Amino acid sequence: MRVAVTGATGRTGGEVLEEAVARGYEVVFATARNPPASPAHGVDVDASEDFEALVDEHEPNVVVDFTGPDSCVAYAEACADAGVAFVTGTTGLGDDQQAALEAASDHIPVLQAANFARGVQALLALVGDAVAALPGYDVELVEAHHNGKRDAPSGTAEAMLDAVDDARERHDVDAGDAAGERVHGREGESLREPGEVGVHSLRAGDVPGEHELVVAGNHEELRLQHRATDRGVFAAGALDAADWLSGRDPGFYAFEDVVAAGSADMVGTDDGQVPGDAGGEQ
Ligand SMILES: NC(=O)C1=CN([C@@H]2O[C@H](COP(=O)(O)OP(=O)(O)OC[C@H]3O[C@@H](n4cnc5c(N)ncnc54)[C@H](O)[C@@H]3O)[C@@H](O)[C@H]2O)C=CC1
Ligand SMILES: O=C(O)C1=N[C@H](C(=O)O)C[C@H](O)C1
Repeated sequence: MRVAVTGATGRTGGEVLEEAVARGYEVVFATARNPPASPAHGVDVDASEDFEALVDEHEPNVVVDFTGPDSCVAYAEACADAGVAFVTGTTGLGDDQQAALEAASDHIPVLQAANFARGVQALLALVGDAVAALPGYDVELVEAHHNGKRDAPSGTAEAMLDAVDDARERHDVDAGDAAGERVHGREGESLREPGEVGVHSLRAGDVPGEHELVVAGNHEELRLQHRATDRGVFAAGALDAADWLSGRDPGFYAFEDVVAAGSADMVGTDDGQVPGDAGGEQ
């Protein structure tokens, strides 16, 4: 697989680059806003403004993007022009940016995921089940990330909140008058309204990503928690997605599609095994 990596000097893009090299993928180029003078993981990193020219010159099968909302959309549009598949984990897109990303999928396969950890896919299903099974219980969400994260709440938290709303709607749950309302933090006089979902974002240190849904009532609490313990999990999932997406028809795809297609090798096991690919062509 001929892969290109954007945001290659970043916390996540750096892991993607390292993992792509470890898997033996052909990394045809990598970009960053402030490229380093020396190669990263043996790959030269180019300036991000050269993106279109690099795509034309190196003809990747797929671009893997972990940058920011503006660049994500610009890269998706350039990929649409060039006929190159696009995988993105970038979060914090506004409505117009999201629409532009989805429009690119008229021309190329685009796969977007707020979280490339497989455990989060399981978590999203469990969130829906819990909310449907426990009508009338209070629902709160807590997420924690490193101190360099720009968007809040996280993209994963947004997906969990959507799963709460979907489950309530699908199962006709009478959650209360404030159902659908999201309350971001609390301060002062702020009595909880039935149905609202409190959302709390912690930003500290180097936390790779933690999400917990608390469902409480009737003298009991159910807590559904996912913790990423290493950013390698995001890189592995994104590259599994790239492998799966490469060569597909234009369309808008989700990581759920990749997970449904097959299981992955485990990351970071005792024998030093690297993450496996999803079985596609390299
Ligand atoms: N979907 C998932 O599984 C995950 C998603 N993310 C998301 O990925 C994105 C990046 O996160 P981090 O790696 O922590 O960021 P970071 O700040 O560590 O790295 C960002 C990288 O993108 C480049 N970049 C930033 N703005 C740019 C721009 N305007 N144009 C071109 N290049 C630009 C930087 O040079 C750097 O290489 C965020 O939106 C974050 O939420 C992060 C981890 C997992
Ligand atoms: O910025 C991060 O680091 C992460 N962002 C994603 C999100 O916004 O949900 C996924 C993961 O939690 C790490």
